[in-house]
Amino acid sequence: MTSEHDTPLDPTRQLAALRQRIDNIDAALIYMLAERFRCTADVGALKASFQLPACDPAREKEQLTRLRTLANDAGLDEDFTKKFFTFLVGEVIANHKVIASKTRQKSSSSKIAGE
Ligand SMILES: O=C(O)C(=O)C[C@]1(C(=O)O)C=C[C@@H](O)C=C1
Repeated sequence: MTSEHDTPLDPTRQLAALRQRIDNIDAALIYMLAERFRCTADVGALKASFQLPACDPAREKEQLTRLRTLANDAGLDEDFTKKFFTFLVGEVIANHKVIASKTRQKSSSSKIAGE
């Protein structure tokens, strides 16, 4: 028995179907990244209020070790994973530094105001 599902799609429809899958994956990535940045913004605020350093190289080393294993298990290129993670964490650290400097400004202006 044949059905429309057995008929190979023409290239235009195949490409459209693949692009639909890509769009779904991109949407998931964007939502996951947004959630990760909301979480790291909280970490940045916590670090700033306790004057902790923006960067934690020991933690990053642990994350990279874990991510290398995950990448291999998932069939994702190890070097790409490292590059992507390093880029992501670079953004997070830059954001942490902005939060820290705003927090310092606030605390010095409230000291001047005698609060
Ligand atoms: O876990 C932390 O301390 C963070 O600030 C988060 C994070 C990350 O994005 O995963 C970012 C910077 C640090 O160097 C390590 C990890």
